[in-house]
Amino acid sequence: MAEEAAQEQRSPTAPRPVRCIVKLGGAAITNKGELESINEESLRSACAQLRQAMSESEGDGAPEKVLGMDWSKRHGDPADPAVDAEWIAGMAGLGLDTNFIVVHGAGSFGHFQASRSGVHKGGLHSTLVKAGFVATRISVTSLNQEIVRALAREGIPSVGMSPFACGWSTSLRKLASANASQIIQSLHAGFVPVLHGDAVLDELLDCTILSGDVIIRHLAQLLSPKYVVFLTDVHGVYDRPPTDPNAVLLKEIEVDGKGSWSVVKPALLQGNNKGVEISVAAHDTTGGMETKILEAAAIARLGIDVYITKAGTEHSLRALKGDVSSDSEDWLGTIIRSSK
Ligand SMILES: Nc1ncnc2c1ncn2[C@@H]1O[C@H](COP(=O)(O)OP(=O)(O)OP(=O)(O)O)[C@@H](O)[C@H]1O
Ligand SMILES: C=C(C)CCOP(=O)(O)O
Repeated sequence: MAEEAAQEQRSPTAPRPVRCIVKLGGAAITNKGELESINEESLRSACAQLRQAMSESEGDGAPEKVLGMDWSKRHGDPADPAVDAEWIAGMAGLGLDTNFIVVHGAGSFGHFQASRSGVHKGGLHSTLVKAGFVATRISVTSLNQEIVRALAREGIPSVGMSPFACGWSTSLRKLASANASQIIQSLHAGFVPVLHGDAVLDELLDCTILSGDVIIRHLAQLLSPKYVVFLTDVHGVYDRPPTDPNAVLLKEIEVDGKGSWSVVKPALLQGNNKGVEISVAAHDTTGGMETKILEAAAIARLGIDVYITKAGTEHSLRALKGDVSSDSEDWLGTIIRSSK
């Protein structure tokens, strides 16, 4: 159903292909073990790398003056923010290729409220689920605002967009209605849309949780980005949970026309399609790494390369710039690509 909707929306008026859709994984930008706690350093570095990836100038190494766009007063700030209006008026442009979409996960925001109340299982007649739906949305939208602010401080013209508020809904947890016209218009206008995993209405279950990973697959089907990047807290997909000291990083995975995948690199696991061993945190309501691999394989099947890597590393910067290929021996991460 969602695929049909995607076909319908791929109109001739659609803008030039998006360069990159990036997931800022909740495991990377929040402290997963601590309720509603942002990993400030990781978020700052992800936003700085996004700016670098968008930058149109190679730069001479000297730090460029960034046009900060968070002009609101923050708690504890002694004065109103200073805005150098004259300097801004004199700027020729932002000097950024803003043709990116950012989607972030919930991490230590949202998952706790959703799992405590069972929002992912549906049943809005229950007062607990109804309250949990509200609490989940308060939590993820507050994270969304912090991420939009962090991007704005890097001079990225970001605008927050909630799937629920854009009217997105599911049917038995699969996307049923996901109109992207507001996202497309915002891209057209030079903004960077910032979406997030959200609590949404479901035609059959009443409500559920829509993962950022699923949102990314839908947007990739619709907008055919050049590449898709998942940034998380581990270097990529391993053959077993990376907490196991014997875990091996799967550097390249190939997806065939039917959507089946097999390992290409490392050679010792070549041809392995038995699946990877995955552990998912008890409070995770959207399937963790398992969902990510499924959605990434569906994107790769479309002929779009997917890079999964660790946020805040030289490897994440290369992924965001699209500077990765099957020959990149020194790149640490997982490439998921079509076998065709
Ligand atoms: N086989 C595996 N390979 C890689 N990571 C795995 C594997 N099994 C379990 N994991 C765990 O998956 C986690 C990353 O998936 P997760 O869905 O939490 O990431 P995220 O997208 O950053 O977070 P969120 O879903 O909150 O946005 C890692 O912390 C890792 O420990
Ligand atoms: C509201 C929630 C919990 C969104 C979950 O999104 P994800 O972390 O991308 O799976």
